[in-house]
Amino acid sequence: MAKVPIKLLIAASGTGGHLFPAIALAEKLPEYKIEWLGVPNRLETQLVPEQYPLNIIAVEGFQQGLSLSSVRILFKLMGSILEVRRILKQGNFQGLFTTGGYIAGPAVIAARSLGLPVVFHESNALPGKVTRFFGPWCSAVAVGFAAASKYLPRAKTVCVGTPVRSQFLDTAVDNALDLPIPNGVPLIVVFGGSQGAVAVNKLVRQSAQAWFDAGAYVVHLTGDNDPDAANLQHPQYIVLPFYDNMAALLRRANLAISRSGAGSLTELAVCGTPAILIPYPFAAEDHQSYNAAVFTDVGAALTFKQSELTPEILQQRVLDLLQSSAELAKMGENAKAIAFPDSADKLAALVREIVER
Ligand SMILES: CC(=O)N[C@H]1[C@@H](OP(=O)(O)OP(=O)(O)OC[C@H]2O[C@@H](n3ccc(=O)[nH]c3=O)[C@H](O)[C@@H]2O)O[C@H](CO)[C@@H](O)[C@@H]1O
Repeated sequence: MAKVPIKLLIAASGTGGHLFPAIALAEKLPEYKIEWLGVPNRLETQLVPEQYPLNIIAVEGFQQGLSLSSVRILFKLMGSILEVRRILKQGNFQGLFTTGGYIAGPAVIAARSLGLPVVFHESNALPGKVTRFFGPWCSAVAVGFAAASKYLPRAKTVCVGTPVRSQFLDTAVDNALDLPIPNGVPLIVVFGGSQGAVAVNKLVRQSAQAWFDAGAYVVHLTGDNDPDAANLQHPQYIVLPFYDNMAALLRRANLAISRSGAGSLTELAVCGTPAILIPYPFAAEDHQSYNAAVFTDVGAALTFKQSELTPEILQQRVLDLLQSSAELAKMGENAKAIAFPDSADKLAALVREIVER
């Protein structure tokens, strides 16, 4: 008789940083029957592959302080928990995997209240509040950076790195770089997480002329919220709101200028791409600075606070780095040394161990 496949619900929602690791995990569990849990109008509606049916529920995050609106949110939260319990029960799911964020709260409560095993993946060096709160209730919390474990003293943590999309593990995809960049020219890639970073975009536009004069090309991924994205034009400048073939692009890049979201850093490490990091100053509890510190501490990147970074400083630091291929090579090696290219396999093994226990 054919074996009945194990059913796993994946609660991953909102940003590329939450979705890509979960998609990479799902790809490593081909024998499982996987469904997704998401919220309306977020990236999951575009990014989650069709083979994973998407269950949509309404969830909101808590604002600071208690107000009428937080009472309303509390009622909504209870509604979401009941909704996830119904999905888990009706679908006969055997376990839950989540990458955190708003959706994780109701998902973890619902699964644990039904006695189901839960694997949580936290990609940031400073775990989010949801992870710190719910981590101890989960069967295991897989962390992307070893530094995260010390903030989760009551949880069962395992360091597995953060899974990257399969394109990052397949060198044949270098052919996928479909941008007009001549061989041999220095290439700077600028990106600001999955949504783009308007403040970084502005700094880069103000600094780039000197890099063009030095012969460099710039690929600038601006996100689609930058009203000035079309303001700079130059033959050595390629501007796009979003680009899919990130593995090919980061492998070709001599230097990246980036926010320090966990997903971006993980990919920079896997590709061995040296970077200038500008943590997003408004990220929850400044967690991007903790991520960036992991890279600066091992000499894989230079980090600048956005509030202290002027176009002049950025322009000069990039020129200095472009002139020192030895320093760039060393930074790239240091980045590679902290990469976990087999993270998705390790996470899949952990999920199998826990769900099939
Ligand atoms: C603003 C904010 O709070 N962001 C958080 C969000 O990340 P957010 O999704 O913003 O950023 P991440 O760095 O984690 O991931 C960005 C992803 O988007 C991809 N990409 C980007 C641009 C592009 O053109 N094409 C493309 O594919 C990158 O390759 C990367 O895989 O969740 C992460 C994981 O919890 C956190 O570490 C980040 O701090």
